[in-house]
Amino acid sequence: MLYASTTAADKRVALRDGLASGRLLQLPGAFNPLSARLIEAKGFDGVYVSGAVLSADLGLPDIGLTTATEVTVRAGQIARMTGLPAIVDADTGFGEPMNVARTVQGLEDAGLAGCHIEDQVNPKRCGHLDGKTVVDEDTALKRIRAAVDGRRDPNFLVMARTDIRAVDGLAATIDRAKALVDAGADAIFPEALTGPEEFAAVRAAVDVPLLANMTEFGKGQLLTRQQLEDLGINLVIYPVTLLRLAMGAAMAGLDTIRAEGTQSGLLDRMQTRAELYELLDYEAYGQFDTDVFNFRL
Ligand SMILES: C[C@](O)(C(=O)O)[C@H](CC(=O)O)C(=O)O
Ligand SMILES: [Mg+2]
Repeated sequence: MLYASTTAADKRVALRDGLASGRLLQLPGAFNPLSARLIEAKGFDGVYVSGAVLSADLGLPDIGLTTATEVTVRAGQIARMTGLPAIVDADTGFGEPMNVARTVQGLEDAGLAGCHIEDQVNPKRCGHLDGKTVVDEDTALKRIRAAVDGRRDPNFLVMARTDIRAVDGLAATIDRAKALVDAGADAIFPEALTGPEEFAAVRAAVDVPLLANMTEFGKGQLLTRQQLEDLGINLVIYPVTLLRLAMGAAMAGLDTIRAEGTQSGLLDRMQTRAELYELLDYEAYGQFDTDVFNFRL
């Protein structure tokens, strides 16, 4: 009720334990705090907070327009409504290395279990679009060192994302991944790999947990849980999937209302009032204060 009862410290431990288990952890992207509760109810391992979704939610493209404050506040709203660990997309860390450290501290305070910081040049682009550029190795490593030095909870997961694949190829990805691990990254997110062979090559090169980004309509193949497990991947994100599904349903629903003049034909595709209230844990509020639980379905 109100917020998840699990503390941020416990969520971070749960994430660390999950990663140590060798199991593949599946993290769908929540588009709001309520959808994070749905992700938990459906039995997933964690929640991802996507920069692309956060921008799109504000009606903005994913080109580095959102600020550290906006991302921290929204990620905190999402993280505190679920007992699952939440990992947030911190883009380039929002500035110079000292800003990166401050971003990490803000995310710790907001209850996140971890974040990823990427090596794109500011202003960043979606990792699956052409025309992005990356910073030199020294700058990329400084960002990660700053993140690691800045965190106060050693269990807060600092993941390094590299976008270098689309710029300089697979060999450069492997070199950069190794250097990022040496700089203290707890996990690596190699962005926009093309398929299983490339994941296998990165897997062979580094010992830390690896993340696979199963975003739709991008540069990579959509691999199954089994395929990713067989490749030794530790984390998979479906960053924009729920937003795309919800917007797809909203587009179709609006067309139906326009065409038919009523939404009555859509009811079986909706979350019901009862299902919503269950997800909100409405009843628990009644146990807390009988005065607020006085409705009948
Ligand atoms: C993972 C990602 O960084 C995100 O913000 O969710 C995006 C996803 C997308 O735009 O499809 C990305 O750059 O891959
Ligand atoms: Mg992003």
